[in-house]
Amino acid sequence: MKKRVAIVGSGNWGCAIAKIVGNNCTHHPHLEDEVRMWVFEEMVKGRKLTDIINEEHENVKYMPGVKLPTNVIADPDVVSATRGANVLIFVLPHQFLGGLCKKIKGNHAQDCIAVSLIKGVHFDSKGMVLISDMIKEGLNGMDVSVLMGANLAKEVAGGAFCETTIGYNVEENGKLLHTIFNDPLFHVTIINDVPGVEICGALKNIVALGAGFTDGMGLGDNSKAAIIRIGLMEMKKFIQSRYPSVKDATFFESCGVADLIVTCYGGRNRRCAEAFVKAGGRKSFEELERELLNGQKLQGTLTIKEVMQILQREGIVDQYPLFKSIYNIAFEKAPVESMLATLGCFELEQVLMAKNQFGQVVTKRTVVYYGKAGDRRAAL
Ligand SMILES: NC(=O)C1=CN([C@@H]2O[C@H](COP(=O)(O)OP(=O)(O)OC[C@H]3O[C@@H](n4cnc5c(N)ncnc54)[C@H](O)[C@@H]3O)[C@@H](O)[C@H]2O)C=CC1
Ligand SMILES: O=C(CO)COP(=O)(O)O
Repeated sequence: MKKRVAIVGSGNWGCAIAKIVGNNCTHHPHLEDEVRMWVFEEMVKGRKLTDIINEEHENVKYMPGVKLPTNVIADPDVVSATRGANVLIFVLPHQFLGGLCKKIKGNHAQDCIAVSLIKGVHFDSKGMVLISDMIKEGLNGMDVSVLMGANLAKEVAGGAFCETTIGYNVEENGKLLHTIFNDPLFHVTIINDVPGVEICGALKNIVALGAGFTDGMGLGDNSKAAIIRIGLMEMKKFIQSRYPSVKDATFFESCGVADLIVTCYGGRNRRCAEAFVKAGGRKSFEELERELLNGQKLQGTLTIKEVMQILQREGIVDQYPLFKSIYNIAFEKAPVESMLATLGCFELEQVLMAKNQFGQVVTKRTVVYYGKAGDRRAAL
């Protein structure tokens, strides 16, 4: 029996991946040719987006200029798009996953598996929840793998070589997914580590905001590299303190350090964070997302809010100084220069408690300054 593949989502990354998956489905005999792609319907210049995609084989709004294979069929109804599917590919901004699983449940084939390409995290009253676990729970315990990597959608769609990582629970499913995604220009590695791969994909978007802040301040590549290094350490601490089974090796896969680097140099989160600084506090991230991304969605701003909720609830915010300062700059009006404290070369106000010769407790304040060298504001 041939496997039927369905794609849930059709944005910037959704379309890039539809191009690869659509081609592979016509080449592999164990895969059905037709790939249905669920499209959140909207009108573009007076026409339905699904009609445009099916007639012109191009998503003119989210991936203009890239032709999709003709066996990829846009469908505005998620129930018919996923009917009889053996493999479900979830690729949409995580805020829209919401009630989708309820609609899909029971509609797919019995042996159906899923893979999530969604970079984000969720939390509930008990703490952090993986998006892959939300999908699993929403679909009767279905096995859910993840695919994350250094994969700027436009470059993938343009056919530039890159690598990616699939994290699996069940090796056989990892191998099936390898045949669906791998191609000569899109090298897939499969590893048995769903949480490691998935959370790397989510957290690097936070660090990319920090990278954008350094760009906004005009600080140059050395400073950005420092933010990337500190960000990687905080990512690692966050992940391994929750999932001790995650090995250091995961961070050296495409989903780890490679995705972190590419997003900090070429991603949307970086771009909007740079614009945020250049707007000097006059524009929120929501406004910038609307202005700069034409309907595409930022994930880093949502993810840092979610991660901060988790850290606050656990009372460990101070163990993550970079994440904390990125959050404060993005949402609490902290000066962007305050992020430099995480580099260790600029001091924040520090009040030391000490006893004098009479045994009395006194406070001693250290030098306090923010900003670039030569811009010392207050020295006590
Ligand atoms: N774009 C990229 O370069 C990459 C993105 N990713 C990840 O893939 C996931 C999907 O990202 P993209 O495809 O880039 O999405 P996108 O940023 O292009 O988002 C737009 C998509 O959201 C849909 N949408 C808008 N309102 C909606 C609603 N109310 N309900 C449902 N859908 C709605 C639009 O129809 C469109 O398909 C994200 O988690 C992202 O982090 C991963 C690798 C690369
Ligand atoms: O995940 C990405 C590249 O792998 C894309 O990152 P942005 O969402 O910041 O564009």
